[in-house]
Amino acid sequence: MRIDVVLPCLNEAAALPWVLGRMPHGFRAIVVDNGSADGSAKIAAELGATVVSEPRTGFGAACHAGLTAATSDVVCFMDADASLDPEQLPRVSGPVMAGEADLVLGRRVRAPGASWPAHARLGNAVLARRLRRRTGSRLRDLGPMRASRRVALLRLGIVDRRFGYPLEMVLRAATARWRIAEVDVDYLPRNGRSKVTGTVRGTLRAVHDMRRVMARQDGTQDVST
Ligand SMILES: Nc1nc2c(ncn2[C@@H]2O[C@H](COP(=O)(O)OP(=O)(O)O[C@H]3O[C@H](CO)[C@@H](O)[C@H](O)[C@@H]3O)[C@@H](O)[C@H]2O)c(=O)[nH]1
Repeated sequence: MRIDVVLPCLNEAAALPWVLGRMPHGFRAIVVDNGSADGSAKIAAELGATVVSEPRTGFGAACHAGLTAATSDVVCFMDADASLDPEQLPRVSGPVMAGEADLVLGRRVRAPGASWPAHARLGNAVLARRLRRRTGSRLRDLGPMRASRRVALLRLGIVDRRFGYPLEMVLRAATARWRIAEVDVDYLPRNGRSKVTGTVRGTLRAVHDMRRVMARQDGTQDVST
């Protein structure tokens, strides 16, 4: 059975050969590009990936376009920047395939030498703590590598199209009483600087996006347990 893997991609030409070359058997890469200037889309297509060109900008818009393009029962998401090893996808998708979890998040464990700026770690830790309080869960990471069922995800009705998309997914899943699990994944040294959290400004923008999602959730539904 095939599993589609959604990879939001913004100027990741340098990372794509490694990432796509390590896609395990049975996993199909769907690279969602919205305006890379470095030929990422062309390289991804040459490497055999399915390429989706999303006209709207934003990380969440790319995730949503990839989810819409996917056709498999179970769908994974991961960054395309070589900070995560696709060989770990079976570990993340396994509990969903086995019916043991509805959403699995890869908890990043920093590999030796991996660059994970302090401000990005701090931003992630603060958001994860708020997520724990909101959901009554033990989540330690926002899970850049994750897996769930496609139709169930579409039914969640995630509206954020910016960086709040992954957070909104978890909040809505918790509200719907999904079984959410975490598994460890290696966090690796990356190619170039992170687009989103590579700078303090980018991290603050991401945190702002996520707080906006939390506030919106507060206004519409109770996600605390
Ligand atoms: N298509 C598209 N892709 C994007 C965009 N912005 C970022 N990406 C892609 O999305 C992935 C993640 O972007 P990064 O720039 O590497 O994100 P990050 O700062 O490392 O943020 C990480 O931490 C978050 C939680 O703390 C995670 O939620 C996120 O997935 C990511 O791993 C990369 O593959 C990048 O190319 C965009 O606007 N459009």
